[in-house]
Amino acid sequence: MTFITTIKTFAALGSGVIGSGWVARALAHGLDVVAWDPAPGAEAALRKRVANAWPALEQKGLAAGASQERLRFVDSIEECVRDADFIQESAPERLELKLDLHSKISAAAKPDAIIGSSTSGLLPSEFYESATHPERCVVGHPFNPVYLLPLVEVVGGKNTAPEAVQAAIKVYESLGMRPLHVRKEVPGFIADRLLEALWREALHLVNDGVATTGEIDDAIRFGAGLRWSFMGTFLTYTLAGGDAGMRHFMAQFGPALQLPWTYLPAPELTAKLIDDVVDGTSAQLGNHSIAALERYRDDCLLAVLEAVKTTKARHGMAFED
Ligand SMILES: NC(=O)C1=CN([C@@H]2O[C@H](COP(=O)(O)OP(=O)(O)OC[C@H]3O[C@@H](n4cnc5c(N)ncnc54)[C@H](O)[C@@H]3O)[C@@H](O)[C@H]2O)C=CC1
Ligand SMILES: C[N+](C)(C)CC(=O)CC(=O)[O-]
Repeated sequence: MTFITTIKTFAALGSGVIGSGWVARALAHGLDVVAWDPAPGAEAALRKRVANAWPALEQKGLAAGASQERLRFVDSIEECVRDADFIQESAPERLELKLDLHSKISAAAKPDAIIGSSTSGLLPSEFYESATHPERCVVGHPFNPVYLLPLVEVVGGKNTAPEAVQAAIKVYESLGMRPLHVRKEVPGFIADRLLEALWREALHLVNDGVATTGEIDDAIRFGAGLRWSFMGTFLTYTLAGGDAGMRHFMAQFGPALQLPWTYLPAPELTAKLIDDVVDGTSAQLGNHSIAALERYRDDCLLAVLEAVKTTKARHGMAFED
């Protein structure tokens, strides 16, 4: 089975936070992009988001021919996907909606064009159930902001051909990403399963009055958050075991896993908890607009990415290592 891996035209269905991030990334890589989104005013909102991302993409470096003008917004699913070499769906996270959308997308797309879904955790075997040529359908789960963060989790469903997973990986690499093949189809995949555990505990801490949202964010950004950009939890904890490494770390800190430090069930989202979280994050936002904070985030990310890249090079490593 062969699938298209050299792409010229990228189709984006759904152009909210994530869809617009894909559009910006694809445009910055010099592709033609066709987008569709059923919401009124979606085209203007998409162009505004892409324009807000563009300074960061210029700083990172645009591919030859890259231009925001190569974005065409169309009126139908069929027109969006008909001539596309690669298709990325970023519609709302609802199983029924994705099922219906993918039956239409796949019926109109070229049979050898890979279809990726940005879903955060729905199962591809379920929402590609009525797809035409389901063997080319995968999950390509990105991270916000999609135009800067390299990680994309690639997950196949029960009908996905192994060659399609490899083809999707090739395409995502051509877009400057770092694909991670998730070996088993599980809800939440790898990264969101980890992020969800952190999020759940953070909500418990607010609910129990232990900390404000700002204090919890401080606990992340001045500590583990700094080291996570270049070293994951397993290697970090190996170093925390000293010269004796992970075996000593397990002996010393393993027993704490049995202590009731964490809660498995999520807290009930009461009106008070929602208010506390919204009020806390409003205080953190202060007078800054979301767009201004997005530019601040992008600037910080570019600096971190560059620092990690040059430091790894000094240690004989490639960025992808
Ligand atoms: N926001 C995030 O942090 C992340 C979200 N995702 C995933 O990306 C997908 C999209 O999420 P967001 O961009 O955050 O949502 P969003 O709400 O920002 O955007 C969704 C867009 O889909 C459009 N839409 C509504 N019905 C549609 C339909 N039938 N077909 C196509 N588009 C339709 C909406 O008009 C909206 O513009 C979801 O599957 C989500 O799980 C993945 C990674 C991170
Ligand atoms: C909150 N979320 C589950 C939609 C987050 C993601 O899927 C990835 C991210 O960007 O954190």
